[in-house]
Amino acid sequence: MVRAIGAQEIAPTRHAWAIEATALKVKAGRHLAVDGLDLALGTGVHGLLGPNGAGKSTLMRALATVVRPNGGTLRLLGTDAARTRELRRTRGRLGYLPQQFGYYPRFTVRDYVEYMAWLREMPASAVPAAAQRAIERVRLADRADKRLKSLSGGMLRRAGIAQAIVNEPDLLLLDEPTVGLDPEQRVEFRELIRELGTEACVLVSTHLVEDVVAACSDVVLMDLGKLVHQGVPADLVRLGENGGVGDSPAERGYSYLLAQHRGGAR
Ligand SMILES: Nc1ncnc2c1ncn2[C@@H]1O[C@H](COP(=O)(O)OP(=O)(O)OP(=O)(O)O)[C@@H](O)[C@H]1O
Repeated sequence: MVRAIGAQEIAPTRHAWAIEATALKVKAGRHLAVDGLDLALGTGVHGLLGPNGAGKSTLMRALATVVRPNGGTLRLLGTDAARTRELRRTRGRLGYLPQQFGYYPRFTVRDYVEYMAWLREMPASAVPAAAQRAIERVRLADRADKRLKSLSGGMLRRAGIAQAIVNEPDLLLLDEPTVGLDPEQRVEFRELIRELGTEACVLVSTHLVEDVVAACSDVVLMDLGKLVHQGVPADLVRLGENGGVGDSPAERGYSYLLAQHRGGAR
């Protein structure tokens, strides 16, 4: 029997930008947490920095298609995020670790990762091997059959990262993934995202400027719902020579940029 090939199956998978936002507005409750953001990101590891309340998690939720934008345009992996018919395909190609992620405590790590693969509509025959590979990549193979409720905070976050990468996404969104990881695990995590960033667009929200300097090809700095700066980590180090507070040149560069932005915004 001859099977008809759908347009989606032959649609191009390469596009100029994985994320393309123009004048993007996103509400959190009644608050306009992302307020006219322009951003274009391609393959690589992008560190999303900003103080508490800058709008990072709200932006992540919109990029993960969990909330709809309230204004502007948003294209994800070459498709318009406002087009409901295309959302399903986009969702199958993205991975998302929310800041606070829900899980069934009685699930094992393997159950959880396989369940999330199933939710992303991966072919059933591919799920067990994909889950095993994701679990190995986050170094949880020895805990794969332990229940989530028995894991430490750092292990739980690694299980969260495993579910986010199980479908080998083209767009990977990680909201504060290093919270709870010990220094050794953070170094391993940086290696993992550098590897993932060679083929995918990885956006990592963090408060740790040092993580961004060590692992990211690009820095995106947000404040009050707006883009303050986009550049390479070396920019932060260089700008730190101008002043700012912090223990390292990059931290000083980060606080210098924020102070400049806030001074200009007044
Ligand atoms: N459900 C909500 N209702 C009203 N305001 C909200 C809601 N969720 C978030 N906000 C507000 O929106 C703004 C952006 O919040 P968001 O969580 O996106 O920031 P963030 O940069 O991720 O902060 P953090 O670094 O603390 O996680 C904040 O001022 C926050 O108080």
